[in-house]
Amino acid sequence: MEQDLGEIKVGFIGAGKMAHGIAQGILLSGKVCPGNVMVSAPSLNNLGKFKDCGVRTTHCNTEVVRVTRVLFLAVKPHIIPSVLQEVSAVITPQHIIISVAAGVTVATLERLLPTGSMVLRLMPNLPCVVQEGALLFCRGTRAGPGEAGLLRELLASCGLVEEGPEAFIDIHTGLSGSGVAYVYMLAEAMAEGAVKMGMPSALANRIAAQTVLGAGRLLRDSGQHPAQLRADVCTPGGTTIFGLHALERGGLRAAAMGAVEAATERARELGGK
Ligand SMILES: NC(=O)C1=CN([C@@H]2O[C@H](COP(=O)(O)OP(=O)(O)OC[C@H]3O[C@@H](n4cnc5c(N)ncnc54)[C@H](O)[C@@H]3O)[C@@H](O)[C@H]2O)C=CC1
Ligand SMILES: O=C(O)[C@@H]1CCC=N1
Repeated sequence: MEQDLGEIKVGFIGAGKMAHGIAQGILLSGKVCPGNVMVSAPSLNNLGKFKDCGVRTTHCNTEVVRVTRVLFLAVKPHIIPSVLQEVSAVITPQHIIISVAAGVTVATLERLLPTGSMVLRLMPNLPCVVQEGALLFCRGTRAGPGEAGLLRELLASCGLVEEGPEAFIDIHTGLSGSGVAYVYMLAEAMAEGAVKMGMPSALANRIAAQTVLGAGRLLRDSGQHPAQLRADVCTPGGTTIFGLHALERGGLRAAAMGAVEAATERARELGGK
């Protein structure tokens, strides 16, 4: 059921790339007005872009906690313990605390927060900023369907939002949180291939970006398996199969599977698992 988010106050501790991506998604939904969002960071460096969209800013983490109810923890994983130590005294049972820190488990968050705190763990990705993120969250022991529903409602304009078991969060980090960067690397390399064949770089990059976008939209919107769509592009004896053969020789599949595995394991390592 849709909730009225009109007056809900949303806070971010940490004003970096991911806080900005999620805040943009939330603001673009139009359900929360910029004046009801507050962001904290120790320096002015990252706060300007929030000020530009009318969001309130501060250097004081406890101020964010005091004036907001939904609180995103958007600092690097190793900063989480010191931030939680700093703000714990002003956390109340009414706060809904959402960590986006890679690897940091619900158990760790609940151990560092006052007993009874409502916690959710979210793994977003950067395309939230253009409302095309892929987000997976899980609930902590005190967060119920109401909190999950509120989070879904808040993030509705960030992209695909799924709930799953905590065991999937690190895997999602390897697949999608980090996966965005693998796609950029592929796009970059494809454009470089085109430059090698004589196309100007700017044109090659524009076409590579549109190719990734088009392929992604078709994959998502058709609901077809990627292998089927790949087969649809291949003319027997045509160009694509020659290109695919070159990718197979380069070990693209093994490299991509290995990338998801390595990043997942790194997330587990960050969480001390
Ligand atoms: N960048 C990405 O694509 C993704 C990042 N994440 C997670 O999001 C979190 C933030 O990552 P980014 O936004 O990339 O990092 P970032 O480096 O862009 O931002 C971190 C922010 O935290 C602030 N900060 C540092 N110490 C602080 C303190 N003591 N109190 C308050 N703020 C403090 C910094 O000034 C900065 O604004 C990380 O835990 C990361 O694992 C999750 C998914 C994707
Ligand atoms: O590289 C990282 O650790 C973060 C988490 C997922 C994407 N960026």
